Amino acid sequence: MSMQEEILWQPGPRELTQSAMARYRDWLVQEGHGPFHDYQDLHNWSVSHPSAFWGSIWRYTGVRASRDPDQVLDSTTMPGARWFAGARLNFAENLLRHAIHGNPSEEVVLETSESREDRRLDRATLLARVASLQAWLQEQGVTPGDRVAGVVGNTHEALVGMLATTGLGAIWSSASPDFGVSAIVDRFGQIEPKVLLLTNGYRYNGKVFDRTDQNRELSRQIPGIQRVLSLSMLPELGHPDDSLFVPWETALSAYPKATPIFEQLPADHPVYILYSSGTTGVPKCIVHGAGGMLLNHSKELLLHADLGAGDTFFYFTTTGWMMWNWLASGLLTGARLVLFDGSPAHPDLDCLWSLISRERVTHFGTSAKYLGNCRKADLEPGNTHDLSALRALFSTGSPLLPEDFDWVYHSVKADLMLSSISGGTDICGCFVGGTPLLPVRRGEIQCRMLGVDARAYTPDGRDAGHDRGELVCVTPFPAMPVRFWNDPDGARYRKSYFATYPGIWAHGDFIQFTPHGGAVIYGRSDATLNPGGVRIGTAEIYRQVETIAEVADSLVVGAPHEDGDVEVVLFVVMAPDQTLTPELEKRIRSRIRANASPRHVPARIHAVSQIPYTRSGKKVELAVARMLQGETDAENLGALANPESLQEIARCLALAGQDKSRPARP
Ligand SMILES: CC(=O)CC(=O)O
Repeated sequence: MSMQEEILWQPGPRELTQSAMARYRDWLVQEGHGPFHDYQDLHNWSVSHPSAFWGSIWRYTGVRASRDPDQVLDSTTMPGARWFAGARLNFAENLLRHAIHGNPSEEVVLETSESREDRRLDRATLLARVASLQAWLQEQGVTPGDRVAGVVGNTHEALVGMLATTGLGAIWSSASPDFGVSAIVDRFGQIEPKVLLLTNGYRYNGKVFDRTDQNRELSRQIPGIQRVLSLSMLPELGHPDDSLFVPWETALSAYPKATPIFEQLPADHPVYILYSSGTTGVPKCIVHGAGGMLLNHSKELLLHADLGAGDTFFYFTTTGWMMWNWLASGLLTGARLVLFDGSPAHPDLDCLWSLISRERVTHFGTSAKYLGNCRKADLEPGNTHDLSALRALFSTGSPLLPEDFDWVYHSVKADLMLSSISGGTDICGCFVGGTPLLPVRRGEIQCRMLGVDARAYTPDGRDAGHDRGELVCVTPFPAMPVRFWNDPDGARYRKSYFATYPGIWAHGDFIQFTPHGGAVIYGRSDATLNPGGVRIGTAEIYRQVETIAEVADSLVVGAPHEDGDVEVVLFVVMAPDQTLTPELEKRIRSRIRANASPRHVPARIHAVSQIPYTRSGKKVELAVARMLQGETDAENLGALANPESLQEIARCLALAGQDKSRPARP
């Protein structure tokens, strides 16, 4: 495939001289670094002087700490490099710095939800709610290192929950309420939260979802819970009549005069637990540290996104995606946040653009899939809405198609920094993304992020230069996880990132860096499913399918769909004397939808006589995924115990390709 080069947007004088990144570059020069002729120069300096670079971010962004670090970085060895040793700080205190020191009556959060009327919070109210919740959490015995988990929509309570938790030095973890009981138990069951924040229900796409039965089930199945904080998003559903459940209002109203608490802790003290896709069992629990999140998000949001005081930041995300954590970090910059809880297509696909217009959003983020849907629906938001405040648009989840770059510049706004960004849960941030200092080229991510020494590597560990290769990072940066939960010797951590190339972080994306410093991502390099931008582990689907009596075995892969997204394809081996009937297909789908999530539901289900296995007894997803992409993998074939199974799958896919009656995507 040829590399796209067409320039769609050029930074103007404001971006080149007045953007936060331009001002930071000029400040560095005053500090004696540089000179920097262009972004590439700045990036080269940032990765060849990691201590100087990250130390400069600490100072330039004004990190609040009761004790500064003795050392920025103790070694460049991965894994094991330690950042900001000796520092004492608090994550939430840094996020709330504008609330603490700024105008208390300035609006800081607008929450808009399908389930209830809009809520607006000024800085003083946000701070007061955080303090009240902290007092209640302390009463429940929550102390530094404890976990507080939320199954909540993207409402202000999730934000307050996270800030209160991390302010106390406890660890926050969240999931979206559309996840089924077992998907949540797979995650929170491992981290044993002391307090669980649950919503009693929600409205999505005009429909009511009652969560009260699931909530009782969660409180029974997740070990370690001392209290459930129950959120009445739909008052008519009430709260369970159970002393374990405490209504949100009751908890907060018990402490109207509390003052916020910001425990001073080391920089690598954990603040978040996020979850990997779980291809080889239950999801991995990825632990992120305060200093890493703070410094990296400050760099990404202040400098790369050019977000600041006076701006309004709206990322369309659920609480189960790391982009929620990214959105929350927008507070660091002094920007106002827009929290959206509901369907982006209710009452119609225009609703997010109406919100952007109404709230004068300056920075809007979404998934590539959403932009693609708007293009396919022939929306012209730039003509139908006042988008004059909008300056930046972010896209992630899957690669943004060149046609969608065109659509944004044609149908949204011609003068806009369109940042296609990519990184993920593992770093709760980005390897590659946008910058106000470079042009936007069609189909390309603008740049490697500052301080991130990302390269493409060949399978034998050489730098692939401008060829496609494995996305790697060759020097440490602070957003790498501090550890995995329940991984005392770090074996799972090392296996996840350092097994491919010793001492080098391998991310699992297939990437190409362009000669002018941009990047194109071709998808995951392993078999993880990613429909709708939500990363899904195949094991989550096996767990549902293989407990259905009629199914003997199964294999699931992600297949590229013509719209640039991924669709889930399921192969099943039927139990003796069973056939795959339409009724059974329906049952499989509804089980997956109920117990995992709507995003896990397969678009296609095929019956086959055997599933490919490696000689060591592992299902071979990768070879099938590659086949679906029109590639064959001789190495994998050689490792198969039953290679003939792949031929059967190929025949079955060829037949399915001729069958125009296959069901629509869920
Ligand atoms: C920044 C990202 O990479 C987000 C994602 O796709 O998960």
